Amino acid sequence: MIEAVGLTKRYGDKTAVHNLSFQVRPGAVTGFLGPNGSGKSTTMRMILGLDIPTAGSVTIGGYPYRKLPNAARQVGALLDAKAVHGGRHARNHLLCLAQLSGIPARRVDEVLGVVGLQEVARKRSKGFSLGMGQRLGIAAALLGDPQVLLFDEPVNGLDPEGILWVRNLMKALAAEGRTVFVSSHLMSEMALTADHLIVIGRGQLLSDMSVTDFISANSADFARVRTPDTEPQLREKLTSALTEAGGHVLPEQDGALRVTGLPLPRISDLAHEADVRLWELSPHQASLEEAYMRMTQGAVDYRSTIDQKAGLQQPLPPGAQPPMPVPGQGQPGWYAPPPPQQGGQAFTMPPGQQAPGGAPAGPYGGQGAPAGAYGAPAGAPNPYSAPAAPGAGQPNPYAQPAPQPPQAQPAAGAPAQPAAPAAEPAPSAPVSADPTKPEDAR
Ligand SMILES: Nc1ncnc2c1ncn2[C@@H]1O[C@H](COP(=O)(O)OP(=O)(O)OP(=O)(O)O)[C@@H](O)[C@H]1O
Repeated sequence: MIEAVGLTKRYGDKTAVHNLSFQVRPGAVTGFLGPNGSGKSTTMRMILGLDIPTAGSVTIGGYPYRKLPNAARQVGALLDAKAVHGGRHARNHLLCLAQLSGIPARRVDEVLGVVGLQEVARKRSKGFSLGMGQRLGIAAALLGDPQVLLFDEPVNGLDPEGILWVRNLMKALAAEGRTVFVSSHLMSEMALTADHLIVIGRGQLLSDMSVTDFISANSADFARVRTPDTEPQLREKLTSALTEAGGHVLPEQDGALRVTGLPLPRISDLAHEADVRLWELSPHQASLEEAYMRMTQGAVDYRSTIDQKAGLQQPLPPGAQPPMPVPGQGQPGWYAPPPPQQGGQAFTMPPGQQAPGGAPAGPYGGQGAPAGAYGAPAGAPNPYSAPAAPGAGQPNPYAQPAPQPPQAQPAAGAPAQPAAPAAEPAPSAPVSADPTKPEDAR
């Protein structure tokens, strides 16, 4: 178990981590989330004894990392996949690490198999792609067969099959009773991988709870109601009836209605009383991404000027910081995520109820893992080719072609699209302007 108590780190007058207390328990994947610059990497570095806390402490199995006997056998970490000697062969890189910790050479070949790099084991890592580098970093983390694993954005740069492989690997490691602490900015991935979440903002703890509780606490459940597309007057009639009954009704982009404040049976009764036929009446919970956005929107330090221009961020006086978010409450005056897009969230599998093919295929969930410490069957040919989860990307069976408005209107609060040019650009104009650059720099 990892335990932080009052963990604080200051760099000069910058407080990167402030009074952080949490536990990361074995047997589960714990996601570590927070906006850019919120202190995730700093926290991980302190856990690994690479940074000294200004105040507080963090221990692994009761010991500070630097006092752990044979730490490399107990803790494995991927912090920065690029932190390798690029001139060394992948295998030699791992061999050096193994020798430093008294790990036998055969273990190097085992982990190369686990991460699917056998074919390039004797290639210099400076020629590796981002994803191959991540795999090498994961191999290094697994080398000591540790009980505690930390991964800082492990899926960064991986292709979809690699992402699925990492997901299954994390779950399998946790299922073996290990402590798995993983940071990521990919919410959809975290929703599928993590059991528990620790969320920080500006170095402070915002939330420490299960994924399910986090979504419930930070988003309102809602009902999706759909009337026949061919009779828009029914939609208006139902909207009035639901609003009069105290419901809050928001249009979704596909023509459905998002209703909060009324239970499903009441919505059904009201529709019946108003003589409105329904094509859909379904209960929904917001996605992890929506819940995360809602929770952290006030703790985001780096925002696009495009967001400001689009009115997604309330202007603050110069130098003022937005208030820290309060768990479970919105941030008045701040951008709230729009309703899900058509087919977007309606069929997201809740965490822990993944489609059968998405479940770990075995120890580490990857194919091609050698028999050995993990008892995995040897020899499947291509470890990159983890099977895709059936059901992933399944179309919404209720989705009807949405009626096309004459001019597409952005959803309330949604980022405004750049206006289409009124005329063909002049031949000398750049073909595509970079919207991330100030206009005078394009
Ligand atoms: N060595 C350092 N010296 C000075 N400031 C630092 C140092 N390391 C981190 N910081 C600052 O501490 C804050 C937290 O940084 P950190 O890298 O931990 O955030 P993060 O949550 O990992 O961000 P990201 O999601 O972008 O990786 C940032 O403001 C960063 O600039």
